[in-house]
Amino acid sequence: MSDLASRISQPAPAQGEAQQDNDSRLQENSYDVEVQLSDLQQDTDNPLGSAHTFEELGLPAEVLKGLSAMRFQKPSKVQEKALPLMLADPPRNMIAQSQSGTGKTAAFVTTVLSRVDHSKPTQPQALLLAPSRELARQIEMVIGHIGQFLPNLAVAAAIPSSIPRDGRVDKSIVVGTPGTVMDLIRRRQFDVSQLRVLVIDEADNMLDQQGLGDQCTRVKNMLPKNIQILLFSATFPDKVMKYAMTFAPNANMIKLKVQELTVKGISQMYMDCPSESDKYDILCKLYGLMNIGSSIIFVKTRESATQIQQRMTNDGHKVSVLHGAYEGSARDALLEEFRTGKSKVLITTNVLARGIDVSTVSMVINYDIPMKGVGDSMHDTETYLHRIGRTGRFGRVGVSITFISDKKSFDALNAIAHDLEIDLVALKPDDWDETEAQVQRVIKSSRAQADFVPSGGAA
Ligand SMILES: Nc1ncnc2c1ncn2[C@@H]1O[C@H](COP(=O)(O)OP(=O)(O)OP(=O)(O)O)[C@@H](O)[C@H]1O
Repeated sequence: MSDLASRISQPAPAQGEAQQDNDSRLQENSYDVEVQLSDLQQDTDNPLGSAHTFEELGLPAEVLKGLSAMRFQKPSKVQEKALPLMLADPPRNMIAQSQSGTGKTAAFVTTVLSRVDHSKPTQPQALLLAPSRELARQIEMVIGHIGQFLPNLAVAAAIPSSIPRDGRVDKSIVVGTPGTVMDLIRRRQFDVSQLRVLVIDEADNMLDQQGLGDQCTRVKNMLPKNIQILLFSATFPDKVMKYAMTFAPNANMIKLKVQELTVKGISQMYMDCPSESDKYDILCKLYGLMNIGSSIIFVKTRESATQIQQRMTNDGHKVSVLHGAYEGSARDALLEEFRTGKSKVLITTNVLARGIDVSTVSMVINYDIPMKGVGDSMHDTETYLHRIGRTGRFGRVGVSITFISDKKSFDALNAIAHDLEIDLVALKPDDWDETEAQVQRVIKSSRAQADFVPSGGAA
């Protein structure tokens, strides 16, 4: 496994830890530097930084009040760049890429709230699509927060079982998943004739022809032709970007370079497990560290998520599990428990890989490395990036640990590291003291920072 090992060795300092030069890296002691959000936001090269204020962006007074109530002091880079383009008249399409946890949701929610005519609260005017019910619900929540001062704010969720078969979608803003939205339009429960904005979050996933692309295209074909289309994601692989450009013609674009894709605050580590069966024991050993903040463990299948949760519970650990086999309201309740800290360790599948914003998450474990394609033959760099992006939200720091246990998983992680042009830190399963120290060094600095970061938002 020398190739991967050659890309790594020393723990990379996370935001909030002292940046050290090569010589000082040899020193044993490390110390934490408190990095405040306001410092990060002064730096216009940082994804969280900007040269402007929300006031300068010409937003409605009620929306400004909502942003201020959330304690958003300054726009992030994607907000600063995208908002003026999205709010300009005549409306133009937008394709915007920005790292995980950098405020894309607030950017498109602010646009929607500014574009809708709130004197017609029962007439659907904006449609926002997301790949999972959890993400749709979260976006609905963010609309509620930022729009709290709008007198006629009206939002409906169009997710499975939210609208009865004889009911109507009669709210000005609709957030949903593509399958349910398509059914509602077809059954004439949802009048789309006056829609003026379509937002697609996680757009690369939503437009991918192997996945939800077909449904999203069908939905779009049923909407008014002159609708403004806004596509957002942290990742846009070339193939999907080509399709995105035909889906949202003549769009303004904000794109990232490969070197900009990863969030600096996330320390990416990997654990070379002796065998597949050793992964479980190593996971249990990590349990103490998982409880310092909150943690998400990603596995490949629903079945293994449930099995691992049951085994850990039998072994005396408190762990919850959430995946697509659960009924909708149970999923809502499980995620709410995780958001509020009632449960701190959550095992899940890719259903929560994208978009979910829980600021307390300090550790993400890839128990199974993300793969895609027929027979899981290809490494999945995009899903890796979205999964690890559940930590390190808006300037916080966090740790991701990817388990490898055989040649296939080793090769996959190596390919991901090459795609992203990153080095990963090796954790040793046989030197537990060192492993704990390495992880704690980061997580503790994350806790030290937490007081300095506004807690507003969905989490
Ligand atoms: N200008 C701001 N100032 C302070 N906090 C902000 C600002 N904008 C957004 N946030 C907070 O940052 C967190 C991450 O934002 P958000 O969920 O929109 O990220 P994202 O870019 O959509 O991430 P992902 O790619 O994972 O979907 C949220 O908790 C949000 O409330």
